[in-house]
Amino acid sequence: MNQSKEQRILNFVLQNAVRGDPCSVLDTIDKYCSQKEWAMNVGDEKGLILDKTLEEVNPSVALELGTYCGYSAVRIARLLKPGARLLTVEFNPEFAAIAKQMIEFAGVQDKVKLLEGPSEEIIPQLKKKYEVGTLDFVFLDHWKDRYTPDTILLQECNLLKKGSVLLADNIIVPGAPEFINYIRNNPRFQCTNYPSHLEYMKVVDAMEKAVFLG
Ligand SMILES: Oc1cc(-c2ccc(F)cc2)cc2cccnc12
Ligand SMILES: [Mg+2]
Repeated sequence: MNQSKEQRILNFVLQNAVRGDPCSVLDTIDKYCSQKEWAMNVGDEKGLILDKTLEEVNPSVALELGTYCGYSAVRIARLLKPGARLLTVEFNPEFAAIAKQMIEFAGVQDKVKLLEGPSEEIIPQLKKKYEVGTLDFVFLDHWKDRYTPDTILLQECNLLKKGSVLLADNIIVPGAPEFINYIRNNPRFQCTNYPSHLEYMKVVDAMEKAVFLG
């Protein structure tokens, strides 16, 4: 059976990156996906916006919705302070299996907990099953029609506190117009737009930061 694109990306990392070196893993994925096969990693340009937001927030507990191959999980985990942790949710079992290996190769597995399943099922389990109090940072990078319902669910589950920061990818491409309408018209969030480009392309994209005001 021929390999998936995601398996090819992982193999390229296993053969070309430095084990235990997150930056090397990120650079190697970016090299493969810009030169050989496009893939929906957040990439290096929007990745810098993610980095800067993480450095501002310096989260103790972070949540990622949409792990894919683990690129942004590695990107986030490499910046976490000692004792801080990332919970990352992936619905697709093939992607989750790739991401697990990517995270372990990068050496950040002690900071990352990969949760396989639909976000709408996992979010209500975070407090009791995964011992989460509140979330300092949430990266939304899964299916765009889940951004709004999952943001509402995070609030309903009392997982956000005053100052919690949401960062959403793909505001323009593929686009999340319903989420933008929801979050920018919601007085409980303070929003900032960050224009950028679609990973590995000259196509315009953007990220949206939304700070929960409590
Ligand atoms: O960053 C992303 C990009 C795309 C995408 C797919 C096909 C295109 F032609 C353009 C963009 C999809 C995503 C789905 C989930 C999380 N991130 C995505
Ligand atoms: Mg994305």
